Amino acid sequence: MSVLIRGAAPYGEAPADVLIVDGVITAVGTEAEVAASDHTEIVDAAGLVLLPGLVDLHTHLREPGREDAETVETGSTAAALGGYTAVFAMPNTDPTADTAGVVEQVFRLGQEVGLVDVHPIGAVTVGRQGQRLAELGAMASSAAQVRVFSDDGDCVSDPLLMRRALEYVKAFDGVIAQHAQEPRLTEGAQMHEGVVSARLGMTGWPAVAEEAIIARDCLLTDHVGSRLHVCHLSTAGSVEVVAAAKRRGTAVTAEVTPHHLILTDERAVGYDPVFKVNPPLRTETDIQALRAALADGTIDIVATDHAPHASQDKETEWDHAKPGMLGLQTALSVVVATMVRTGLLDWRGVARVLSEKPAEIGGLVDQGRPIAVGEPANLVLIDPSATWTVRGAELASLSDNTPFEGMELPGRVVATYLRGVDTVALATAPAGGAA
Ligand SMILES: NC(=O)N[C@@H](CC(=O)O)C(=O)O
Ligand SMILES: [Zn+2]
Ligand SMILES: [Zn+2]
Repeated sequence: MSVLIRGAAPYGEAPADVLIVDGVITAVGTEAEVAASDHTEIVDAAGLVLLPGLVDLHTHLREPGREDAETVETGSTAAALGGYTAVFAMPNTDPTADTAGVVEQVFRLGQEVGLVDVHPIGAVTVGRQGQRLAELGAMASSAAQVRVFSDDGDCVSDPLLMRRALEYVKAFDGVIAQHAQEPRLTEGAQMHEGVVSARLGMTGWPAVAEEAIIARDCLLTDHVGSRLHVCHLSTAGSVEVVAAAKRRGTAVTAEVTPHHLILTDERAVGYDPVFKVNPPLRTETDIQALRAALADGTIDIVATDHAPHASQDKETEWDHAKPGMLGLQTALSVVVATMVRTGLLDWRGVARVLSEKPAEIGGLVDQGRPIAVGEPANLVLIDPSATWTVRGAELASLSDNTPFEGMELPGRVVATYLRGVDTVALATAPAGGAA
């Protein structure tokens, strides 16, 4: 099986043909055309940008337990359409992914669907209850080979448990991905604590509740010589804390979500719970700090925190609605709008924050690789000049809680290649078709 991608621009640079044979890049440049055979499928990609397939370090797939909100299959479809070739699935499922058995189940479901590599994240504590460490070692040595652990949805707030977890994962070069939220400072919190929450009379979620946990965890990470990843970093103050830790040499990495790069707490004014999320949407000052930090590398990656919710959990009054928003099919376009169109990142930078770095943090050796001979053909083909209008009902997710409804966004995914197979074509083929 061979595919010749003709005339695409790797990393948005000089156009070059790329030949894929049996899932591996076998030629790049002028030799690609020569090496193609009569049976090679030709893809005319003039004007398109070619990047390594995107890798999402923070996805909620909701299976097992909430298959009415998302399944591994529907989430994988959304991922493929969004340009992703690998996603890391958060463990806040029912049952919790806190044993080898559950992470293997999710891993196998991902393989059966086959649209994207699904790497389960293991819970740090049993049932994400924050009481006892889960069986991290068993999950690491399971078929799912878990390297990322998180109680996401909740913070590992007990400093002793956090210390033990950081120590434990050193044995297999794992990482703790922390949902940084001091619980006592956010009791009953509904939105960002600031002028808008004061105006609306809603209980605030102060920036310090995030920044204090990040500071503590960076110090703990230093103390035990381990590795920390900060989930959905959302404030200007958090950027300063991470920057200081990195200057000291702490092994900390951080992610920002697309929605925190573009939406502010002003969205809460209409009380539409589609804008309710954890951590909450912050201020314009925070947005500018997050963009600058992503551009200069203080923030390492963009991760979606794709959080589908069924309508009965989301379309209710604000206080009772679950926090979270869809992200997989809009992430690339939001990054193009906020980082590329603004001149803050070039396409090399996009490859770094959406593919190379997340693969590295998650310990993947076959994703986020260079577009070069001998590398696995995990790639995404993007039309940089196309725009599209977001319609929740048209997204592949089972839920439709997109905060970008009706928004026109730049950049469209044309094809996603998972080991040489176009998963966009597979995902959009009529049932019983190409698959
Ligand atoms: N981000 C959210 O608001 N919600 C996430 C949990 C989380 O990421 O903390 C979810 O699972 O719905
Ligand atoms: Zn979280
Ligand atoms: Zn999350």
